[in-house]
Order: sequence, then structure tokens, then C-alpha cells
Amino acid sequence: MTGQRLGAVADDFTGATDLAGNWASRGLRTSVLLGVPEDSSDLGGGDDDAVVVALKTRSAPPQEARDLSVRAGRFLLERGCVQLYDKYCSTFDSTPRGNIGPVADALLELTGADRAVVVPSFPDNGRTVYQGHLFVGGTLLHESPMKDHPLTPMRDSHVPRLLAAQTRHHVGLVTLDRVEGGPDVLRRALDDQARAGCRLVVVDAVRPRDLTTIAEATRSDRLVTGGSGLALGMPRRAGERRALRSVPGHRVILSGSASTATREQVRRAAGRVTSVRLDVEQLLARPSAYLAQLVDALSASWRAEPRRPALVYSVASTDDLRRTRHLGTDASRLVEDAHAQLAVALSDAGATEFLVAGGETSGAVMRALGVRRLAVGQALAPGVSWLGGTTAAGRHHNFVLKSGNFGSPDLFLTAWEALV
Ligand SMILES: Nc1ncnc2c1ncn2[C@@H]1O[C@H](COP(=O)(O)OP(=O)(O)O)[C@@H](O)[C@H]1O
Ligand SMILES: O=C(O)[C@@H](O)C(=O)COP(=O)(O)O
Repeated sequence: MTGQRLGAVADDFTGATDLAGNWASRGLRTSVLLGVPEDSSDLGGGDDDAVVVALKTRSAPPQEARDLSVRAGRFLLERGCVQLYDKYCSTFDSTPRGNIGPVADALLELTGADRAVVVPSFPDNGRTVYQGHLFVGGTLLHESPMKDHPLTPMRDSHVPRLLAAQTRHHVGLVTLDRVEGGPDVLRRALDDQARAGCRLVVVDAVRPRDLTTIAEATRSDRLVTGGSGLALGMPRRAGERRALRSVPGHRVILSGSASTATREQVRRAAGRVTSVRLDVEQLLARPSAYLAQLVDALSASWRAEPRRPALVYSVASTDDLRRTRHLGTDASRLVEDAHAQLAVALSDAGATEFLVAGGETSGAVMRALGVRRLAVGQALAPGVSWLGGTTAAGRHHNFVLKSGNFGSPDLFLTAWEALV
């Protein structure tokens, strides 16, 4: 890494690539490291301006989330990162146990920061915070589809209240009027909160320019926390964005995401590409034979049309989740494992370009493929980019790791056109 170094710890893989894409759009050469890095060789050439360490800690036990985040944060600080960015979901996906609070507490301790802002807002993707209440496309979080998320159902919209249940520290709030006063006014408001004993301070932001103000006010902070939106507030640098080349081979979409935007993307793509629904009943009954059958179906389709994308999805409508609800989180893990095993088998069968939908799903897939580092390429939508990486088997692949609610309705059909 050279110049002004930025480092982030992200709680899931799509979230990491979301932030990395936003930094890339500000002219920073950015990489994503998957899992806690072991040593500097994990940085590749080491000439990046910004590095995001992608963890899979959103739904992990809090102690594990804390430990991994501290190890990742320490790695970045030891390599000269001037500011640590604690990236969580713009819809504040968490439970009363965490992990946003426990991880923020641990990173406050690690960095020695006297306070850190809490900024889930990402207006380009419809996430705004006003008077501490988080809105998704104009709807309060607890009334949005996030109320039914299979792992982290969000039943409250008030960010200070959500966070207070998870952290050891007092949580403050700085409202929009202070943000609109500009960076100096905001910095004083943040310092006042710290003096009043609040080490985590939620900050309202409803427009992109509010994020610019927050980024300017926190430029010298050791730690910031938020969704990826805050990264868009930083000044643009001169660097050029990488353009990834298409990799000859087959194209596959693995969609384990239950989010509303993904369900529409699945619906649009289903009739237009080769598509199969992952049937949880069959998966339970005869896992190996069933997955082999899916790989055969996709391979047959590629023999006829090698570059036609093939889609495997596990949620087309909320009925699919209702059907498996009696299995609890076991169903989620089972489906994640299935997507992961499919990814490996399909890579063996000649797939080279993967679009994976859903954070947990992406984490499972990338771990199974054994990819350690991703270079950020061209942007597809706010928070969604092409990425290039090499699998444990030494194959170079292109990936999109799509956050559940991001991307246009036709993303599964159009993403491929962006590769040069
Ligand atoms: N049919 C299904 N039944 C139960 N769980 C499912 C089903 N399909 C997907 N899942 C699980 O739901 C979770 C979705 O989370 P994620 O991949 O982060 O995407 P998103 O947050 O966009 O919904 C994953 O753990 C996935 O395995
Ligand atoms: O901040 C966001 O909204 C995303 O980067 C994100 O983390 C979404 O998570 P998934 O919906 O689980 O992909």
C-alpha cells in the first residue's frame, strides 16, 4: 500500500465488495482480502491505496466476531493504515447480541479512538437516517422487507436504540441540523458527544452531500463505522479504475439471497437464462445425488450454448422461506453449503464467471473456492462491481458478489456486458 492508506474490516463478503467498489469509484486502487490475512504476501503486489478485509461475522457468535475483527484490524494498522473503517450493513443487520456493537467496541479499544461515528446511510441505495431512524427507500427499516430476514430480522428502526442493546458504551446521536452546519460544526458536535461519555455516535445523513460533510469532519479519526456510503463522501483521487477482461468459459449465477431486489432479479432472469430452483426438500433427502443432477443439467445447457448464463436460485418468493421455516437456521446453512459445493463443481466443469447473490451465500461460495484476494474492477450499480480473483485450484475467475438488495432488476442479464 502506498500514499494515504485506508483499511476496512467488513462483516460479510458482499459488504466488503460494496465498500471496495465505492472506494474504487473515488479513484482508489482497492483490493479485498477474504478472511483474516496471514502475512503481507496476502496483499498481492501491495500497491493498493485501500484494502478491505472481508469476514463472515455478521451472524457469528459475538466473541468470534470480535476476535476476527481485531485480528483483521491489527493487520491493517500494522501495515500503516491511517484510518480503520468498520463496515456493516446499511440496513444495520444484527441481533440484540450483535455483532455491530461488540465489533465496534473491540475496534474502539484496538484503535484507541475516543469516539467513532455510526453511519449506515447510503442515499444512492435508498438508505437514509433521520433523527436516528433508518429508512430503506423511504420506508422505516422495521416496516421494510428486512423485518423478515431469515437470519437478522430487523424489528426496530431507531439506530441508537438498536446499537445501545449491543454495546458497552453510551450511544449518542447527532442530528441533521448539525450535519448541515458543515464539517466544523459537526466535528464540535461529535466532540461534545464524546465529552458527554458517548463513544459511539449515530449521525443523520439523508443526501450524498451529508456524507461528504461527515467524511470531512472525521478525516482524522482513527475509526469510523458504517455502511459503505460514507466512503463516497471522501474527496476523489486521480487514480483510474481497473477494467477486468472477460475470462473464456461458462457463466453462472448462484442466488441464495432472500432479499426483495434479488427475488425480482431472479424473476426477470428465470425465463431468459437456463434456470433451476434449488429444492431444499430434495437437498435434505439426497444431497450428493441432487447436487450432481444440477451440475449435469447446467453442463448440458453449456454444451449447447457455452456463454449462456445459468441460474441456480433458492428463493423465488417468500413461500420458499415459509416452506423451510420449520428447519430454522439449519435450512440457511444447508442452502449455503449447497451453493458452495455447486460453485466448486461448476468451476471444475468450466465456469469462469460467477455472479453470487447474498452476503452469507457469497461468503460460503468464496470460502469453498478458496479465493484469498479480489481486485476491484468495473462498477455495475451502486455497491456492485466486477472482481477478479484466483481460486485455490489456481483458476482465474471473475466474480460479482451482490448484496441482497442492490442492483437493477435486470442485473443478472446485463452484468456480463460490462467485462471488456
Ligand atoms: N429456501 C431457503 N430456505 C431457507 N433459507 C434459505 C433459502 N434460500 C436461501 N436461504 C438462506 O438465507 C440466507 C440469505 O442470506 P444472504 O445470502 O446474506 O442473502 P440476503 O441477506 O440477501 O437474503 C442464507 O443463509 C441462505 O442460505
Ligand atoms: O451495506 C449493505 O447494505 C451491503 O453492503 C450489505 O452488507 C448487504 O448484505 P446482504 O444483503 O447480506 O448481501
